[in-house]
Amino acid sequence: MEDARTILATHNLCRDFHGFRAVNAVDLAVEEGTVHALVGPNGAGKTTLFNLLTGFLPPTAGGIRFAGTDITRLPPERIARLGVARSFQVTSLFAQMAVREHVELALQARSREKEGRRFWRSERLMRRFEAPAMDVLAEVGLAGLATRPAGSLPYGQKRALELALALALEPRLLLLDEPTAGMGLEDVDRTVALIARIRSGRTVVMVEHNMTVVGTLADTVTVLQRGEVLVTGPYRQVRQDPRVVEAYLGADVA
Ligand SMILES: Nc1ncnc2c1ncn2[C@@H]1O[C@H](COP(=O)(O)OP(=O)(O)OP(=O)(O)O)[C@@H](O)[C@H]1O
Repeated sequence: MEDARTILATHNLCRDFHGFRAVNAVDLAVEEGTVHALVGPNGAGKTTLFNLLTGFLPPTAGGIRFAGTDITRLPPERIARLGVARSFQVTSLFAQMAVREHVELALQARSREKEGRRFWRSERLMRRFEAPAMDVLAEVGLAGLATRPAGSLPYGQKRALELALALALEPRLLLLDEPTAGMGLEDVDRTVALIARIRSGRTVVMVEHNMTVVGTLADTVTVLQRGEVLVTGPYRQVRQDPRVVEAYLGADVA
């Protein structure tokens, strides 16, 4: 399954919670440059898998490789430094802080990692990140809102800012946790267009419940059920797979 284009791979990945196996023997191979969706009913283990991939949880068994490096038991910050960025489902913004300042701080953190801990936060320093921050904001369509307090943004734009913070880390692999959760149709469409744009030159793994979104964006879909991989393949193939229809898409298809 794994070949030279595989950027992220898990082998027999398992995670138990007090004897309950939430992720069970998962073999995942994510090809560089693709959008790979993780889907499955509630409790299938998607969030736990994300937490394992980003080092927020240690696995009970099995291994994870990213870009040729064994990241199985690395702490989250080491994994992030290798180029794995995660955009959170839970909002992580400071209400009073300006939109641009959020991105400047993310850029500063990134450059501190690259150049060593020589910096502290100062007016002069932050000006250095002003133009690059505006570039990132332009990428997610928020350039016009740069000076607004983050707390004043509508929900869809808050999510776009969270995405901008992940992009500021210059990730090779972007993990998106339910990018359209809680959005109305208009925001969903905007977010799909945004992800379609920012995926260029990047690899994306996303947990997503909205199958229209998955069908539009994903090259590959992995369906999880009770912690195990039920099936992996192109969306068209997966959605017609009788096991998937029965386990997950049944209600939608009917
Ligand atoms: N910290 C924990 N302690 C105990 N059980 C947990 C913990 N985290 C997850 N679980 C259990 O593991 C299983 C998988 O949960 P997980 O959140 O990964 O599923 P999910 O596919 O992300 O679901 P959803 O779509 O509802 O977010 C569930 O049965 C859940 O109750």
